[in-house]
Amino acid sequence: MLERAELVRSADPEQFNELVGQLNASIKAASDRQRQKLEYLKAYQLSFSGRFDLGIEAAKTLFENSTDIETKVQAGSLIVNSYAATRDFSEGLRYLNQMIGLVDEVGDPEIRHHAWAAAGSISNHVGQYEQGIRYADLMLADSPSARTSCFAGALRMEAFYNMGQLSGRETEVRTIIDECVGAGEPLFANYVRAYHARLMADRGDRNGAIVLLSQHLDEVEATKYPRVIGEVYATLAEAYLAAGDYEAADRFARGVMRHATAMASSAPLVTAHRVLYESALQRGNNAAALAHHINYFDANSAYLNEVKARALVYEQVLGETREKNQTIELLNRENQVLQLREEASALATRNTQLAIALLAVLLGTIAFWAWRTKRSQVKFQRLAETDALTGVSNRMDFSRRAEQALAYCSKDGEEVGLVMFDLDEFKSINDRFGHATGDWVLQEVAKVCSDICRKNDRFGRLGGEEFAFLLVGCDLPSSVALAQACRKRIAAIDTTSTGHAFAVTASFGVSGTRASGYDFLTLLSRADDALYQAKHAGRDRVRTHGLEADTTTVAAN
Ligand SMILES: Nc1nc2c(ncn2[C@@H]2O[C@H](COP(=O)(O)OP(=O)(O)OP(=O)(O)O)[C@@H](O)[C@H]2O)c(=O)[nH]1
Repeated sequence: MLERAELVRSADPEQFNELVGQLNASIKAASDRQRQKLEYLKAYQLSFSGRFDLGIEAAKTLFENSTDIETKVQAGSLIVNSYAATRDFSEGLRYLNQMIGLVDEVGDPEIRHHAWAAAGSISNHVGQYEQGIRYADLMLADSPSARTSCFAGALRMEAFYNMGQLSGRETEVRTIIDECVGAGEPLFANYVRAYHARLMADRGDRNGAIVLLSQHLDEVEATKYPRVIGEVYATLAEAYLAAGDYEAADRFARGVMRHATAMASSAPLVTAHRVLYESALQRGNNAAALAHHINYFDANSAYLNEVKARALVYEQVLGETREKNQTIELLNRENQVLQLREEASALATRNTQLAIALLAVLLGTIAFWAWRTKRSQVKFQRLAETDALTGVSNRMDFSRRAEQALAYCSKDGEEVGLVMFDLDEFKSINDRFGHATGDWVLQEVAKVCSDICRKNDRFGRLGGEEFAFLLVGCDLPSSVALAQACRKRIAAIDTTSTGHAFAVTASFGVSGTRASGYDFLTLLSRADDALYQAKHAGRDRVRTHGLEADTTTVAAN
């Protein structure tokens, strides 16, 4: 029913009213969208029946509140048309500006075309003919129905006529008339027919023009639409005047004036006064000619003022729109600036975070490399200090540590002993059982001797098969006792795990700080002397240096 009502709304007002009545009765069953459609049709009904103020009010409510874009655009189009009909062009243009941006979102082509038709019509009304043509062309490029082609064609012709560019378009004019007739739109067919008649008269075919319009005069009058009647009558009046039929010219001119209230400040009214004036003048009725000329002058001034006023209205609304758009643009820019600022601050935060992360990575890398370097240093230092075969201090490390300990003990006179020993006949072990067995012996010796060391004692391999102890806090007898203990442990080494059974012995030389002082090299050299004596005395024994030698010598076993 809604669709049917929409279809017949302009062509069959009676059926339309009936359908709206029925729809009103069944409103309870309607969906939201259907309700809005019905509201639109009721607004249309009000405007169509001449109650424009009520129609506009209802359409405005719908335009503001409708959630359905199609109904919104339909309501907008109705507002624009109604304001144009009541000659409130400024309000019409304001609503056009609000509505026209929504048209592209409308799916139904009929509704789109209706909106563009309203836009084209009001554009022509305010003298913006190029815009009128543009809207008409949008309709023609959008697969128009015959009815839409008729509307669009009429808009184009109206614009071209008013721009003085109608000549040469006779074929197009004929086609449009045919389209309007075919679409069952006598009003528009006759409106364009008036332009056709003008074109014919312009090229000298006044009779043709008169015949064309006269043939359809009943049809024109049946439309009851003053604008069309005015155009047709004015064209006929002009044609009859040019043809010298003053009576007929006067008749049609007066016919225009019968509709004067609906035609105020219009081109047909100006034409009508001019025809009456010229007709009177041609017939020598100067008094009447003067009276008509005054009327003609007034009508022309009023018309020109109206044209100017409409152009001003357009400029004013255009200015308002620009201002509004500029404000919107300004707000958009401000928004953009705010957005950019936010982005910049987010970027700065991200940069800071990145910098912190980078720094952390850098510090981590530095720490890692520092740790690795330190570890390598420690490793190299240990390697540099350790004898690779036995794992005890090497000569260099032993000497350094011994010197440190001696320097420390020398301060408070604490006694220190130095025990040096050398394996006996070691060459013969190597020779008899091989170098690997010799190495094994060196490792075993280092192990048994390390085991008897106290916490502060130092033990090291001086080189080859030569080892030494530095005994902090040990006088000479204590040092000799440790040497003896060590000698016994060496002699007790069980070599059978090497596959050979042989004896391992060592000869010991002992020196002490009480007799030799705290100089390491002196102590070492004196222990070495004692060791030499031990070797000389038959090996596997302990000897002390110097005077103490006889008292502390302990024989082997
Ligand atoms: N297997 C092994 N042999 C070594 C090592 N360092 C030195 N030697 C050997 O130790 C032997 C030392 O021999 P000598 O200096 O003649 O002394 P010796 O045979 O112990 O005789 P005396 O000291 O007089 O009892 C040499 O044959 C060296 O080659 C080592 O690290 N491993």
